[in-house]
Amino acid sequence: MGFVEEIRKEASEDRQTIVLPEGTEPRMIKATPKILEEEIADIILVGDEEELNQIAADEGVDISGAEIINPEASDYLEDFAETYYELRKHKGISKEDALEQMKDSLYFGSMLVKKGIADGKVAGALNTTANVLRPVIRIIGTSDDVSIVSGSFLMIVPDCEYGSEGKMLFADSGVFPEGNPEEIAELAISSASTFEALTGEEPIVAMLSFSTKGSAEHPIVERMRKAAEICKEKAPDLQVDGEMQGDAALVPEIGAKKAPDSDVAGKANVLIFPDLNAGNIAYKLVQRLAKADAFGPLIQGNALPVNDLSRGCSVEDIVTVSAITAVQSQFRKSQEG
Ligand SMILES: CC(C)(COP(=O)(O)OP(=O)(O)OC[C@H]1O[C@@H](n2cnc3c(N)ncnc32)[C@H](O)[C@@H]1OP(=O)(O)O)[C@@H](O)C(=O)NCCC(=O)NCCS
Ligand SMILES: CC(=O)OP(=O)(O)O
Repeated sequence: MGFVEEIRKEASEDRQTIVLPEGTEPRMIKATPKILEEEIADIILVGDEEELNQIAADEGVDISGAEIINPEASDYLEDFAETYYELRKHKGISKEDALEQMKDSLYFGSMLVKKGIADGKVAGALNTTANVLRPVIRIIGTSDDVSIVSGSFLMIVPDCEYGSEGKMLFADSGVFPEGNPEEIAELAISSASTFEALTGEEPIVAMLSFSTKGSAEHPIVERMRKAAEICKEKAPDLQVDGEMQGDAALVPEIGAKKAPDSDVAGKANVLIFPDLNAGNIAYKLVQRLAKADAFGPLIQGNALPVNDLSRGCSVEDIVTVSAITAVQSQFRKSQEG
């Protein structure tokens, strides 16, 4: 069984509720019956019921198994606005601002998760990552031990012997534009735990650069070297090393030549890029040139499961990212006991 089949099956073993706030997006409407038929999750669509049913009829799909909530007509609206006001009043917002903001489906969807009415949220087929992320940062926030929200892509590269038989995680490829060594170390630790939660495999983390173990010197090389050191201090049990180039990270013979003392070189399955330019460009090139599946941006560091999508995503991507979100929710609940 491949990763996609496995994660969908795992999701169906303990059914979670996923909210899709972009209810008017036809790809979300088409994904809904697939998610329900495969019993991956229960679905809440956000939007006006009549409008969504019309879109479903136009697309020839049946969404009657999903719950539809229209923020403007919802009994939750006032309570959500009150909670949002309490969360954001230090920023000077008024109660009226809070009420208006909660009518926005992305904010309403995040609040459904915060309140435990949904177990996770998937959005981004219609909205940019920045717009998906702001309500996550403002409403859901970070987990206790984490200060930054970051974004990774789970890459499934066909016919590939690198990483974990073609499975690898790229970060940050979606969210955090540029970090200092401490922040890069933190997002690397979050990435390792995302990889482990989704694949069940031991993460092996490489801090990528254009230099391998001092073969070049530059402040941006030094930043990744420092990030690796901090990561080793903060997570002594984690296999992490750097700085190293992409070939040294992935290819055993090249890793052995360029970084003979490294336990990570040639075996890495979690690749940490120096900044968001590098990470975003890399995932899109691998996705298109190697015909890889790219699932994400998977949002990490957040207190509750929410995931983003590329606006170029397919219906099948939405189904799989919903399954990933459901499995993350199961994992989080199992950690809490
Ligand atoms: C995530 C993102 C939207 C946040 O930007 P922003 O809303 O403009 O945030 P600001 O820098 O103005 O900071 C606003 C607040 O959010 C916090 N914040 C910003 N980014 C954060 C992050 N990644 N994690 C945690 N908190 C964050 C700031 O600390 C600040 O907190 P405060 O309100 O308590 O002072 C922004 O980093 C972004 O656009 N990232 C790139 C997304 C993107 O385009 N990706 C490419 C396609 S996938
Ligand atoms: C993750 C990403 O790059 O998203 P988009 O393609 O929507 O910009």
